[in-house]
Amino acid sequence: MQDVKEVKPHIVHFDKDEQIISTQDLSVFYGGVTQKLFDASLGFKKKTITALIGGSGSGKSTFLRCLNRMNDKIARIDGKIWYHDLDINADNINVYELRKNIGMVFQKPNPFPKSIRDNITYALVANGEKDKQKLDQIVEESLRAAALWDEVKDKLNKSALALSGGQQQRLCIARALALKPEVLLLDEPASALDPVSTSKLEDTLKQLRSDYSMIMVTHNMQQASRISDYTAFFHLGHVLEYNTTENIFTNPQGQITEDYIRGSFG
Ligand SMILES: Nc1ncnc2c1ncn2[C@@H]1O[C@H](COP(=O)(O)OP(=O)(O)OP(=O)(O)O)[C@@H](O)[C@H]1O
Repeated sequence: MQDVKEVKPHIVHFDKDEQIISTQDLSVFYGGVTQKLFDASLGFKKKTITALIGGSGSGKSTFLRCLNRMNDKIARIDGKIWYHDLDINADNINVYELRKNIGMVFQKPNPFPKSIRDNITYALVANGEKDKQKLDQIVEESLRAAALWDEVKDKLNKSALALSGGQQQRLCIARALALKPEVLLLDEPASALDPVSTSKLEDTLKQLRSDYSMIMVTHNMQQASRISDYTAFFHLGHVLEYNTTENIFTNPQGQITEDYIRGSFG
């Protein structure tokens, strides 16, 4: 296979005001020295779903976690990340506030061992919100947006742990939405789910696209092609190709991308 350093990346670019997040020469060094992400410069378009694909260990999660400063304590980050005009790694950034705007949903559903309602209100209450009517409204709005309301509206005080895996994952999305984020980062959100739950989750994400910008790591290429608008292909810590999902899957520009899409490695 071609040496990755010799490959000329094919990267789509957007106008500045079309983007919600962008990275500029983003590199990540674990333990301060071992480089696992190399000069990634990508812009993410507002109100779209972008899929990050690539083989195991190619740097997708490493990249994603930088976007709301989840790598702060474990890696050295070089380069810039802009959220609108904000340099998110600047000294004066309040990481808690940043994560309200850029929420994250993980691979394994991780609801709190509390009621469904409390899962949604927990951060708001911790932040000082006491108005019960307002909290009730946010619970309903968030659960509706995550397409879970009809399934749980009669058992809001029951434990979230009694929900199915797929429902728990949609609850985690609702919990993130309650903080009114602009961006949702999703790290393989369906990998622990059965096909029916996966399909419901995908429908939910498609519905959210009109209001939120989503960046999603996925191993599942069918999933990327079903729901994402843009796709970035990672290989050995390098972003080799970034384009509309249709282009990546039907007309990949690079040989390594094509081999990956065709399933020759991964
Ligand atoms: N906390 C860490 N400390 C040291 N190395 C790490 C850490 N997290 C990830 N890595 C390494 O960085 C590289 C990229 O890992 P990353 O998890 O970003 O890849 P990925 O593309 O998301 O893989 P997968 O699809 O298997 O989750 C791998 O070699 C991995 O072992």
